Amino acid sequence: MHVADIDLQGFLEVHAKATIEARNNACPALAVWRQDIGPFDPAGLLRPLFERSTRTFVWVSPQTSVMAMGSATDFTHVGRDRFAGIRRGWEKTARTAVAGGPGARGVPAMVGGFAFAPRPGSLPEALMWVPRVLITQEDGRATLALSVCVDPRGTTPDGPARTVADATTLLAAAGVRPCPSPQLAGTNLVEIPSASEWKALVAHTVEQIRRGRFDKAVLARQLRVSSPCGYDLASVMGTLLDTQPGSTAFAVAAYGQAFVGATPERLVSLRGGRAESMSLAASMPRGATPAEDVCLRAALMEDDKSRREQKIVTATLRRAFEEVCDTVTVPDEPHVLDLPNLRHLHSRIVGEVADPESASVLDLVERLHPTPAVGGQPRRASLEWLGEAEPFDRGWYAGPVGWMNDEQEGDFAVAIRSAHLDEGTATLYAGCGIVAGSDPDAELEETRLKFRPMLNALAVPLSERAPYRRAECKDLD
Ligand SMILES: C=C(O[C@@H]1C=C(C(=O)O)C=C[C@H]1O)C(=O)O
Repeated sequence: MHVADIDLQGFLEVHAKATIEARNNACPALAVWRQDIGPFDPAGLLRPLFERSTRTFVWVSPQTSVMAMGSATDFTHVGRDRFAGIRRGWEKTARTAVAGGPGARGVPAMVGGFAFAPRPGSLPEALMWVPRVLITQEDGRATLALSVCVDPRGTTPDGPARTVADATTLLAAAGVRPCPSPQLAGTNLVEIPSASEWKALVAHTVEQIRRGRFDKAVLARQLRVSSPCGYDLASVMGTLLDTQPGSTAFAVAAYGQAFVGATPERLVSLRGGRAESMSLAASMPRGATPAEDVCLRAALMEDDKSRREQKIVTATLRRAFEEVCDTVTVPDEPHVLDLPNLRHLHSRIVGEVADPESASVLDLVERLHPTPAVGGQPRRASLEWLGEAEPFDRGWYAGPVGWMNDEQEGDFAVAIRSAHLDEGTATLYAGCGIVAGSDPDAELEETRLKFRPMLNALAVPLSERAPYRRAECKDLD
């Protein structure tokens, strides 16, 4: 799950296929490997390029940058039909070329030029070539193409390993990462359920509440994002630490996958016989201006639906604490917990466990999970509904993540604002508590707001859409 290097293995496989092609046709065959790379500054590549190669090509237009090193195969042609001659040569080569890799198709492949007149000079009158290392950038997407020409006798002067080594040094010298933070267009983002399905599901859930099936259910959505090169866990976590102060950042990397996040929610801690949990529920965005922020804060505190939503969580936690604690302290009024991009109602729940000697934080975890902040109320009916309604398995999302010591004490967080990373796919999760009066449009916006910090950590470009606004605070200043 680290930043992958250039995929030599993939290139070698393509090379092996090209070798068979060359032997079968008794003529050279081109092996081409393409993969995406991080965005680059063409100016920064100039020096490493010219210092490392005597055959180079540079072409930087406002739309496209093409930077190339070495030649896998040259095309030259003498005489008046030089353009057609080069074209024939290229067509023949392209027919037997074997290309592979996850990089973009249709990127530049051959570079070069022609003399003014079809006459021999110090440079050939026609010279085009397929570079060994070709770096292009177009429409915000940067690609690396590596080419090797395979001889029918099976000898390859510039083999894949050398080409990969050259490209690696070149990119490193220019500070370009072989595997980028994802260069994503909107089409790479898939919401499950889709926006319209989600709104229908929220409405359907409100209907179940109206019929008395349960009082609250916390419905979740997925957002799947893909990156051709996987994710750099260190930078994902680094960004979460930077941008989500006050939350608990976590990463569980095992079995070739990772589950990461930054959650504001503590499930339970047990230290020195004192158990602590929090009732966290109801959401409101941060304001775009200080005045709007103050207004939204007050709107959250005064919102009847939000208060009901949070009360359900508080009451359940209090009951669970009372079963194992001598004293339980819960404030009369909730506080507002401000996060960088949204805020919630929050109450701290503290209890002194009745039997500290035999108490275990895992016993508390078992009693509390899932709280109505991520499941619902009543527990069984709401979880049954989630099982029917959510079109995916939650995996570790909203589960307990934490640690404990040899005295059975420890701390567990509720793993929300999280994502599961597997190879090149990140699956993000966001949930919303649905109660009587929940509005499908507002719940949709809320999930999108909750996805944002993780999208940002995954370096997915965020569209500059304004966060959702509450009507009562819209017209301030
Ligand atoms: C379920 C999530 O968050 C929970 C649900 C909230 C809500 O319904 O407003 C608020 C805070 C969290 O307890 C999530 O972020 O995925």
